[in-house]
Amino acid sequence: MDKQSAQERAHALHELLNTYNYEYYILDQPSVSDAEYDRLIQELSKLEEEYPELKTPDSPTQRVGGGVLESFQKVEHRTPMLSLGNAFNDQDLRDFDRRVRQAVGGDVQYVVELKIDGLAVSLRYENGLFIQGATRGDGTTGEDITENLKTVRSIPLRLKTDVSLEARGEVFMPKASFERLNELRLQLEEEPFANPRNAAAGSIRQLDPKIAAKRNLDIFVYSIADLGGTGIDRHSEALDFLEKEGFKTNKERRKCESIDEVITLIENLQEKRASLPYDIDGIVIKVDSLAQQDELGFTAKSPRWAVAYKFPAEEVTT
Ligand SMILES: NC(=O)c1cnc(N)c2cc(Br)sc12
Repeated sequence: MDKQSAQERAHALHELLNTYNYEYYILDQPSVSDAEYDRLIQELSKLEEEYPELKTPDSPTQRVGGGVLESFQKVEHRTPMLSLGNAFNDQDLRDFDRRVRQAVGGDVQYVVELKIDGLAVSLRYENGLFIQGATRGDGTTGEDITENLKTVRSIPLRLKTDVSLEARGEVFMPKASFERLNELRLQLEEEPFANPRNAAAGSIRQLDPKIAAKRNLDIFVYSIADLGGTGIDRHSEALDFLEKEGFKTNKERRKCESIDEVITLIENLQEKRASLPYDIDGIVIKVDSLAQQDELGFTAKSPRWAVAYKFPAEEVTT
């Protein structure tokens, strides 16, 4: 095949493979078999062997790329990755709501989301290309785990448009993957992980991306670190924007017109908890209006415009 045809075919394969990856890992609605996907990956790999300039960073063949690292580089977060204040009961939620309404002096809408029990990461994209991912660390300084995050199939290597942004999300290990991993570890007489969160943390901080790639990690993206210039003025719009750009967001999100609606919704979500294919440790409630979020601002370590309702610790049956 001549170079021009190879470039055209490689471009077509990028598009096809990215679409199939999106359908499988983000929509959970694959349109081709694994065998067909693998055949196309092999075809692209052969083209990249023949014409190395075709092996671009966002090529689907580059998900499990890097060698074994000695250690992780430090990354300074441009916007601090904060933690959330906690609420443990309805009264705490009503106190939160009263403080919010006193500060903004008007109607407040909330967005209610599941609090995923994984580990928080930041994902930086330049002109649509995934260029760096990092752990939360202490909120100001995290660790560069880009190579490991590239192995998470639900993290797009290229967005739908050439936008530059920093997204935040929670990497997690689905319950079924956690059970399978621990069965394997027991067979190999290795220490099993205590829970999916520890398994995800231990997997995403592997120095060898080939090990991380086998751990079937997943992600829900839930915010954009800096919304400047996007024209977005509500958190709910930011989530829709992230979804349109190709990120995996959690569909169990609802807008509520009052704290009473929030409390009712939390009761319903708590009943769903056991049937979810991933662990959650609470519910996140955020003021939807970004203008009101700006009015409310932050305490030393948490936003005043959000709270995490924590589920009571589950009784461990001994
Ligand atoms: N949807 C969300 O905002 C969300 C979900 N799950 C989490 N573990 C966290 C943590 C922070 Br901080 S926000 C958030």
